[in-house]
Parts: sequence; C-alpha cells; structure tokens
Amino acid sequence: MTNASSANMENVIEEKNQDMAISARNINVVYSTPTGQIPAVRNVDIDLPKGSITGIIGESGSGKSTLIMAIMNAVTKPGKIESGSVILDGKEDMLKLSTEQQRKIRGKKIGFVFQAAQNSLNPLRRVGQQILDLGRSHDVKDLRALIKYAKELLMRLGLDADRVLASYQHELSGGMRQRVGIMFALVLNADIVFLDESTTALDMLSQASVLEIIRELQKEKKLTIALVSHDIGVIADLSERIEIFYAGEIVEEGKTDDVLANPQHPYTRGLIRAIPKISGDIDSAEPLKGASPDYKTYQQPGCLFYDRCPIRTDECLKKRPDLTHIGKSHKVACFRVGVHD
Ligand SMILES: Nc1ncnc2c1ncn2[C@@H]1O[C@H](COP(=O)(O)OP(=O)(O)OP(=O)(O)O)[C@@H](O)[C@H]1O
Repeated sequence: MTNASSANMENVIEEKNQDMAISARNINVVYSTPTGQIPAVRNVDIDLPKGSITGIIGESGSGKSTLIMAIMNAVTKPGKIESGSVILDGKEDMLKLSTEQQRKIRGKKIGFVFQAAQNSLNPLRRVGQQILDLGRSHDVKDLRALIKYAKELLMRLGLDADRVLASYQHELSGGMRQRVGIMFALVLNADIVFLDESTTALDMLSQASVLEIIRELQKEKKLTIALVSHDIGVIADLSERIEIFYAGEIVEEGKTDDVLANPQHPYTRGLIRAIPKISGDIDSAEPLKGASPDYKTYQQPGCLFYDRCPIRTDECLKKRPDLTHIGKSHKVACFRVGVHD
C-alpha cells in the first residue's frame, strides 16, 4: 500500500470510529479460579453507534456483564482483560487511560447500572448525600442544580423524589433501588449508558414504564445505550441493534429488525421461539433445550453450539465458524446459514 492510500485508509477508519460512541476490538477476558482459567469473553468486537440503543442478549453465564465491565475497564480480580482496545468517540482507548482518567470518564461520560444495583448504594448514607458525594467526586460546581436534576429524574421514574433523597437503602424496595440506580447512571449527564439487567427486579408493568422512560430520555438526550438482558422481548422492543452472545462470543448481530425477521443462527431462532406469546397458545413458547457448554470445552476447534444445534453436521465439529457478513450490517457465525430447523 502506498503512503497516500494508507493515509486514506486511516481516514476512513477514523471517520468510521467517530460515528461510534464506543468501538471495542478483540476483547478477551479471563477469570483465574482454583479450578482453572475461564476465558469468559473471547475475541469480541462490538460497536455502539452514537445515539442508539444496542441490546446484548444471551443466557446466564454467557459473558454479557464481563464484556460491559471490560468496555469500562472495570474488570476486577480474579478477572483480567488479556487483550483488546475500547475506543471512545473515535479518540482515546479506555484500556490505556490512567486510573484517574478512567474514573472521571465512568460517571461523567459513561453512566452504568449493574445487576447488583439493588445493593450498590452506601447503606450508611442517605440517597441525597450520596448524590452530593458523587457530584463532589466529579468536581460538579453547582450541587444545587445536581440535586434538582436528580429530583426531576426520580419523579420521571415514578418515585416520590423528596422521600427517596431522604432515605437510606434499607428504606427502599428492590424496584425503587433499581430506579435510584438508573437515576445515578444519568444524573451526571453521561452520554453513554450501560444498563445491565437493570429492570429485572421490577414487576412487568413497572418494567414497561421504566423502559418507556429510558426510551424517552434516550431520544431527548441522544444517549448511546447498551442494554443487557436475557429477555429478548425487552431488547426487541427497545434496541435498534442486537448482539447475540453465546458462551463468551458474539454469534449473530445486526439491526434488530433484520435479525428478528431473518434470524440465521439456530441459537437466535431458539431464543425467539422461547418467547411466550401474549395471544395464542401458551404452549407455543418452546424453552431452549440443553445447556451452555462448559468453559473447559471452549478451546475445542468446533462450533460451541454443536451439542444443542438441530441443523449440525460433522463439518461443524472441525472448525469454529467466524462472524461473517450476510447482509449490510447483519453478521452470523454459522456454517449452515440458509438451512432452517
Ligand atoms: N468473579 C468471578 N470469578 C470467577 N468466574 C467468574 C466471575 N465472574 C464471572 N465469572 C464467570 O465468567 C462467565 C461469564 O459470566 P458473566 O457474569 O459475565 O455472564 P452473564 O452473561 O453476564 O451472566 P448473567 O446473565 O447470569 O449475569 C461465567 O462462566 C462466570 O461463571
């Protein structure tokens, strides 16, 4: 390649990155445990386009939370990010920043609500005090305005704001704590927000209303959201793009409408068939059979879905299928694309 064309290529890559709030490449995370090394996330590339909602779905233990933690460079022991890059806004690599720079980004630029959000408040301080602590730790000058915004968010999330600000964690129900967690993720005006199963403690009606509020806020503030869930219904409803995670790898991705209308991985089809329908026969929901593979088999050469796959052939045991384009933005990791079960 000439210097000029390689410079052009770099411009194209730069331009492409700039449309992405996050562009993560080749993420590998390993947990060291007494029973061995668990390669929980392997060779994952993921883009979060600016101002859009990306849904990440997969069974329990497939590595969704680990991936999100890796993107924020917040993996803790016994986990370790073995490799990868996480480019923010086409500029800096989150994995190369100093600890202090990362801390500033988490909170101000990236907001997050984790699965354990229900217990992540400080039990010894009232919610209002904790908002002030957060503001101070991020050098917020106008703390009065911060509290005002926190109240507005809490009210929009259907809570009695004054009561919540004056409460300790133990005075709030699980559902209230999750809403408070969402407020904390948004209150510093982060423009990238990770929601990891953040509505699962809510009953169905509350979940629907909180998701609706998240959708409204996302539109208003042009937020970039990554929504992690094991509920494909939630993801289908809210996200423009979908990432299907299986045993630490992405096996299908694309625009949600394309993937759901034309699912090409047998795992994706299994997830869709497992959704109970509101109308029609309740028996039409078919739970996905079998279990995820044991991590000890992750190093095997073949497809990790083989044991559960209704359309497998011997070929599938020989090599791991790569995530390959089958449409403009639709990719799938399966040798049997076009063959339906
Ligand atoms: N602290 C840890 N120590 C050891 N192994 C871990 C740890 N955290 C996660 N793992 C392992 O890493 C793998 C991925 O876990 P992870 O929590 O990321 O999955 P997940 O898809 O988010 O699951 P869930 O939906 O249940 O939260 C699992 O095999 C899990 O057992």
